[in-house]
Amino acid sequence: MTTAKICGLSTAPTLDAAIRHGASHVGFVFFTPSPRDLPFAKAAELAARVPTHVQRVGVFVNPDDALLEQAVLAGSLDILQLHKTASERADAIRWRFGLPIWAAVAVRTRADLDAAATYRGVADRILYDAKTPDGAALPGGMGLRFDWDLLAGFRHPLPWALSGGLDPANVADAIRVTGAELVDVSSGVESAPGIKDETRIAAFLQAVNA
Ligand SMILES: O=C(O)c1ccccc1N[C@@H]1O[C@H](COP(=O)(O)O)[C@@H](O)[C@H]1O
Repeated sequence: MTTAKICGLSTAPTLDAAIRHGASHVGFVFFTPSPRDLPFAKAAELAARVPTHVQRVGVFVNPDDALLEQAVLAGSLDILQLHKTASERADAIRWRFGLPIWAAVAVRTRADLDAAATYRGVADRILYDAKTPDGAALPGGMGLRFDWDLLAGFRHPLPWALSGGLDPANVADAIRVTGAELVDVSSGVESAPGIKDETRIAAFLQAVNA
């Protein structure tokens, strides 16, 4: 069975919709250039609504300890998702915060998958995400997908999840092609950047569970 993370939630109604329709994980973004960046006070308010069977994932881009400390506390985070964070730094974060680490690996070519092995013994899960263009403001959350066939026959060094450009219309195909046990979506369930859409969240989770 495939489970799903709905990422970049910032309002109570959309968070509640994700939970009601069966998300296994909800994501809170702590990255100021993102339209989904979550103030700490809002993170605390949303975190309190999340039942124990759903895990709260904090999304970061090469974060420093001060940001992590505030976010972990405010968001009652269960998991730290790290983008653009080298394995040595991810390891230091794991030791300091004692939380599971998801390491994002940005993929455009088959060679990009090699980075996953550098997180062995450090990360609990690899999140394969589409590589965004050089100079892009965000390393994720841009609705870009990579060629899923690149994962065919790849010996995954760790448990993994699929993200990048997923939406209600393509997620079933993505699961069929890749065999992903966990999928992650942000912009594919939005009506505009940073604006989550309850109907699209429901449709995405129904497609995952179909
Ligand atoms: O969503 C963001 O704004 C974001 C910012 C910084 C790093 C990652 C971000 N989102 C992650 O990007 C992927 C894919 O997003 P999308 O579905 O293609 O829009 C997902 O893992 C989000 O967690």
